[in-house]
Amino acid sequence: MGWGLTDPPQEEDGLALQEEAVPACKIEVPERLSVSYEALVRTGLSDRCVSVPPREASDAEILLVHSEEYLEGVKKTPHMTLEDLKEFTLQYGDVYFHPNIYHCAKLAAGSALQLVDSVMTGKVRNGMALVRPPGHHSMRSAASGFCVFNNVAIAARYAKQKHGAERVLIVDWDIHHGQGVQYCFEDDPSVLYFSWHRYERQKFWPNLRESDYDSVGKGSGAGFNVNVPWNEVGMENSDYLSVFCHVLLPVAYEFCPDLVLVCAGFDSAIGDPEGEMCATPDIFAHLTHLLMNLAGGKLCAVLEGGYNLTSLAQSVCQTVQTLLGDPLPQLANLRSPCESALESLQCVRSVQRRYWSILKHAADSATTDVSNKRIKLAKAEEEKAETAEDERSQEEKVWPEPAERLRPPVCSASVLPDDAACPDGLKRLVSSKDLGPLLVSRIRNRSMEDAGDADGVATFSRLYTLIEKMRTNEIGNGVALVPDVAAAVECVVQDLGSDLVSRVLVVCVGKEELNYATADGKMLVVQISGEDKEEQKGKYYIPVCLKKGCGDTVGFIQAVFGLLLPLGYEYDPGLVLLVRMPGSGVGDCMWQQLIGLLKGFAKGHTLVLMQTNDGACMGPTASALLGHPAPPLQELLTPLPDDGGALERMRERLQADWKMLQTTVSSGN
Ligand SMILES: NCCCNCCCCCC(O)(O)C(F)(F)F
Ligand SMILES: [Zn+2]
Repeated sequence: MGWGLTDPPQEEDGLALQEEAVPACKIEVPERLSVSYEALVRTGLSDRCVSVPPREASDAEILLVHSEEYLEGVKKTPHMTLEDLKEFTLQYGDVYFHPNIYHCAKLAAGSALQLVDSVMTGKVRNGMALVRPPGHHSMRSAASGFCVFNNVAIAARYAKQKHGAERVLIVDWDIHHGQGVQYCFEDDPSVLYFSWHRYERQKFWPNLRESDYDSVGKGSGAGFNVNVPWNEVGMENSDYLSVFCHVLLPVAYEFCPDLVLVCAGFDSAIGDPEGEMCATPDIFAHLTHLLMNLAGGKLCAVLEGGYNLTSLAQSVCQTVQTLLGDPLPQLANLRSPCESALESLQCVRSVQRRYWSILKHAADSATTDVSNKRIKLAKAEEEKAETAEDERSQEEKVWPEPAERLRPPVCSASVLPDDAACPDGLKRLVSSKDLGPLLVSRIRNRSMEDAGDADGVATFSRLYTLIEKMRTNEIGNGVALVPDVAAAVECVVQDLGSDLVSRVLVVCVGKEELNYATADGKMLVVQISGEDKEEQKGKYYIPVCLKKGCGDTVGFIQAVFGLLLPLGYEYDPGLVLLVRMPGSGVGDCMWQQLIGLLKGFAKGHTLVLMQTNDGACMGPTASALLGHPAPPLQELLTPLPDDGGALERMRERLQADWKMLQTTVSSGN
């Protein structure tokens, strides 16, 4: 983690600023950095990071985004009288100039560049820059919303110019629209800007018409600007995850960036006076995780907003802890995205589908009637909202402290036949728990002869031990090479898994008759294969058919983000069983991406089952289990005509049972 701390203004700067003389900002205060950094120290996270020294951005670097006249103007502020300072400030909106802010603004931008250097040269895998002042509102020739220089926009141009990055993804999860970033790159197809923001139909600051979902970029940049407006406050974890799964991630994977920059503003967290949202700090662990398999893991998070010092510090820690590869917190009781979020989701997908083949089959909603209906509803609720408004502003938000995320003593374990080599980094499991006679007899009774014989029982008892050690968090994840995968799956879910974990998510890649699917919900089976299953067996067995087979990366990614991840978040399993059927045809990169993404569930407790003769992909499997970022999926750059239509139809059919699959407002109301 690279952090650039800017030194606070000193009295001897020649001006003892009297409060009454010059208005000071009440929310963008120095404590934002000190509480964040102190939390990283207190939790021991800062010791696990490489600290990157801050530096001032040079004029040339600032001029990558800003005009000469603007820079010359800001350069004069340290020597201005109070009067001139106030004059200078008045020409912009919501900015506060202190004699020392020019120095601080250069440090903020320079720190972001230091982090980009460290990540692009491979000195560190990823990192976070804790900087002030923020940047995403500042424009080519104007300061705005506490921002002086656009730290992230400068970092994007710098990464392209100095490090040859061809495509840069900017994800802005701050609760305000980074209009400065949008203006900077709106006609540039090499920088994809994604932002969600509190909008309330243009009633929320910065009150811009161009912050709405239909601003998709201009000219050759059309499609490379994605705005998700939140037209109501109170958005929760489910709303944020739905937008990531159904909009950002599919588009980001198709874009295939060389670098991911995050405008990491935490005013989108619960308790923030600006955002008034209800997403909990642990959501940032998942948002960060979901971006970490892009660009080969090269991710730079740069602090923007965040004004509740408690949720800010917790959110910063959640983000950094994920960057360090620690297990993810379980997101409890996700619920359906709210109607307003679904309307935004539907509108964004309906305009972006023209530019992204991965969204080609999204509903082309007649956005007018959708929004008209919602506006009527919104007007009806307006009065009620007035009273709620002042009640709400009184009530103090409370939320639970994020749960500890303990690294297990053993990251990855393996259960292998004696003659198979154990990949580096994996701990071979040899000791096996003596299974009770009942279990042994059940295993012996397995129809497959090899499951019944001595080493079959030995294998299964090691599997049992592995699952048990995951449950107690002694082991993070594991891989087992077994003579017969189908028998092993049946054994794990019927005998071993059932009394160890309450819900098992079985992700099966490739064709195989998994002829069991408990209707009681103890197991959810999602099978991705090339086989066309005539019917779906109930809510807990979901066969996903890819007509061109599992080698079709576009189809696979659509299935992962459109179906598997939303289902997984809603099901919230205690264990993930990832089964690679022989002859599945899934590519190694896709397989590693899948393992990386599935770590978001069950605190990373994934058990991979593969057939002994499929050991060729043990290397990529081990690498992904150990937390190494998956290589980029280059195939997405030239997508084949896909059959996403079938997936969309399946999703629409399933959304009655699974709320996280929704992407449109329910036609009912
Ligand atoms: N007169 C109406 C209120 C103006 N409110 C200004 C809010 C600025 C938000 C800044 C931020 O949080 O987006 C940043 F990340 F840049 F810091
Ligand atoms: Zn903000």
